Order: sequence, then C-alpha cells, then structure tokens
Amino acid sequence: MTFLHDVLKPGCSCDAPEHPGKLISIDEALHRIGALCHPIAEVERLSLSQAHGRVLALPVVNDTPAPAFDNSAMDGYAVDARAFVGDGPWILQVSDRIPAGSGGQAALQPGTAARIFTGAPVPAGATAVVMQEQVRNAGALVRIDRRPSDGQNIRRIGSDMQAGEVVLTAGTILGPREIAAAAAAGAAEVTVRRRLRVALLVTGDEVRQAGTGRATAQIWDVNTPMLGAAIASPAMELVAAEPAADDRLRLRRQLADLCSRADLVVTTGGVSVGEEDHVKQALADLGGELALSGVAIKPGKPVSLGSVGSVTWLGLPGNPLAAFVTWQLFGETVVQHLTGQTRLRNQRRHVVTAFPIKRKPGRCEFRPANRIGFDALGRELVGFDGTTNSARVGNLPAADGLILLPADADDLPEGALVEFMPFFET
Ligand SMILES: Nc1nc2c(c(=O)[nH]1)N[C@H]1C(S)=C(S)[C@@H](COP(=O)(O)OP(=O)(O)OC[C@H]3O[C@@H](n4cnc5c(N)ncnc54)[C@H](O)[C@@H]3O)O[C@H]1N2
Ligand code: MOO
Repeated sequence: MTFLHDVLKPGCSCDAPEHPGKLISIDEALHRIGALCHPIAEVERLSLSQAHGRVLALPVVNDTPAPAFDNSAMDGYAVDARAFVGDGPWILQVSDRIPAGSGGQAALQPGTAARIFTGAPVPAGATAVVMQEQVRNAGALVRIDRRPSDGQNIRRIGSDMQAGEVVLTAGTILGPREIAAAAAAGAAEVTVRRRLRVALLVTGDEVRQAGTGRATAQIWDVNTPMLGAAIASPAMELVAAEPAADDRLRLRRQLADLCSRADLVVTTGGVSVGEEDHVKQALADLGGELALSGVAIKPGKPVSLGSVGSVTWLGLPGNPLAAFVTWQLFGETVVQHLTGQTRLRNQRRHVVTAFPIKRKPGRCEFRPANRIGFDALGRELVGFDGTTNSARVGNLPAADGLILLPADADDLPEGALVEFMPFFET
C-alpha cells in the first residue's frame, strides 16, 4: 500500500474547510523542497580534525596507495614458502627483526625467517607471515609445521585504497566513518561548505522562556530549546534565536533583519489560519514567495516553505510535536539540500505494529514510536502511545522514531505493516 500520494479529499474534520484541495502530499512537499533549496556556494578549507559533521564541497582523492607498502597483519615470522621443500616441518634460522615503522628494510635472506611485528613492512622475497602461535621457537631457530599459503597474513600495498581513487565524493557529510577513510588517505585538510546560517523566530505572545515568570494561560517555550538543539549540528550555525510578537509590522522588521543574517529562517507558529497568524503576511510584505503552504500530514498540516530573495524560509507549526515532526521530515531535508548533501538520508523501513490503531483517515500521520523487538516472523515490532496529540512532547524521549500511518487508513490491526523513520540524531 502506498500512502505518499495527493490527498484530494481530506477526510479529517480539521483538514477541509480552510484549505480545500490545497494540501499537498508529503512526496510533493519533499519535491518542492528539492526544487527550491540549492547548496550555499561558499566553501572553506579545514583540517580533518575540525571537519566532523561538515559537508564536503570537493572530493577527497587518495594520492598514494593505502596501505603504502606490503605489511604484516600479525606478529610472527616472514618466510619465503616457495623455498620450502617437501611436507615439513621446516626449521629456519631467524635472520632479521622488523618492528613496525622500520624503514629501509633489507630483503629476506634466502632460506631464513625474519621476526616481524604487526604493521611492519614485509621484506622483499617473503611470500607469507606465519603467526607466532603457529611456530615453535628455539633460540635463533623456528620450526614451522604447516606450509603457509601464498600471501598469508600480508596486507598488500593498495589493498585498502588505490592511488587516485576517489575516497569521498563532494556532498558527503563527514561522520566518523568518512573521517576514517579520509585519514587513511592521508588527507590533512578538506574543502567543505561553510556552515549554514540558521535563524530561529518563535512566535506566540503566550510563550515564555523557562526561568522567567509565567502567568495563567502562558506556556513554556518548547520550540526554541528543541529546535536550537536540532540546529546545533556542526554543519549549521544558529545566528539568532528570537521570540516574536504576534504583530505583523514588528514581525516584518524582525524577519527582514534575520533574512539579512541567515541563509535559512525557521519560524514556529503563526502559520495557520487565525487572525493572530501573521508570519506569511509579513513575508509577503518583504516580497517573499511561497513554495508550499499546507501538507496532508498530521501533525504539522500548516507547515510552509518559501523564500525571500536568496533566503529560505521554513514555517513550522507552533504545536511542539508538530514542529518536531515537520523539522525531522522537512527541516532536515531543507538543511540537506542547502548544505549540498548528495546522499539524502532517507532511512524509512517497514515495521509491524504491536497494537491495533484507530484513527481518522485524511492525512498521513506520524506518531512517535519505539522498537520493541521482533515478531515470530522476524519482523521488527513497534509500539506507540495511543494518546498522542500535536502539542504533546512528554512521550518523545521514550520514542526512537516515527511511524507513518497511511492517509487513507482508519483502523489498522495489530501486525499491520507500516513505515518507520528513525529520528535524525546529531
Ligand atoms: N481554525 C483552525 N485552527 C487551527 C487549524 C485549522 O486548520 N483551523 N489548524 C490547527 C493545527 S493542525 C495546528 S498544527 C495549529 C498550528 O497553528 P500555528 O502554526 O499557527 O501555531 P500557533 O497557533 O501559533 O500555535 C499553536 C499551538 O502551539 C503552541 N505553541 C506555539 N509556540 C510554542 C512554543 N514555542 N512552545 C510551546 N508551545 C507553543 C501555542 O500556544 C498553540 O497552543 O493550528 C491549529 N488551529
Ligand atoms: O496538524 Mo496540527 O499539526 O494537528 O497539530
């Protein structure tokens, strides 16, 4: 069953009246993100040790073979097995001692064994290394009982990476695995895109920062710390995190200022249909253009995207779970495009529900869920809290991803196959 398609007739009571036919599918929204968001052009050169989490702007090419010389995979004895006559055992004199790092290595003296250590260069003329546990040692002599195979315990020059090989392509995000490969290629520095400048504007007169006073009917600000944490990844720089009033004029001034300092302005709240929802009007006043406004997704229906000149604007809903889900799904995708990542991280996979689900059809629904094991067929089972709503984040820490419930499904039995998207963690 596919459910990432246009929902022409939203079936949920809160979908239809204000947006008839205007909600687009998740896939269409992702497509529009791709069409709008292009990588920032500026790059910088960083040492590899400073580059964690950054996005490569130029490939990393291995200039010399890795490993750069044949070396031993074991502590043992380097021998030339071609010279072993008969079935053995063979007794050889130990003619040399080769620790790791020793240079200018002499060739193996014919008919002898060279004591060698893991990582040390294998002397010319040796065809194998016999690990020391398989050798009987008597002073300057060693006894080998089994014929070593050709190349045994030798890591060959270039067997990891060839000279001239592209180790990492442009657009790769540098995590520990990529940094390992770049380090093995001897890359001291890499060329990465500069950090994406992100500004956060959290609307809502009722929203208060924890630690300040709070009157009745006011609420703690969840979105600033939550999105601040999501943006605190090495490829991004949070240039501003400001509260905004529900006032169109002041909002316009604030947005103009943020657009002059950021590549991406993320707002929360004020994107729905109420008279207090001024964000879109303020952007229109600045000459902004909308790329999408409203997606058939629950929570997060009012999520919007647009641009003001070269600056991208992402409007997330105010409800914290809706903001979280739409950041995970759309915000991360916007960032991936703007930072020039070429391998988009779409880790959705199929899982099986541990409980039945009752719901209203109409929008594709994302629910916090957690993996709880496997069923008798070996399929991954997920559980979830049945009482989710778009303002509720208390159950987020227990979850480790989101399940996607089909737009057109009302009741799903226990054991239904659904998609699961693990959280992006930075
Ligand atoms: N008549 C309609 N009303 C609403 C509709 C609709 O279609 N018709 N859609 C609902 C849906 S769905 C959502 S989602 C919300 C989104 O509205 P906004 O994005 O404009 O957000 P606000 O109205 O500003 O706030 C919604 C909600 O979230 C609370 N909030 C806001 N900011 C924060 C924050 N930083 N930390 C914690 N909580 C926050 C705010 O107090 C509201 O309760 O609109 C529905 N309404
Ligand atoms: O779509 Mo709204 O996101 O239910 O909360």
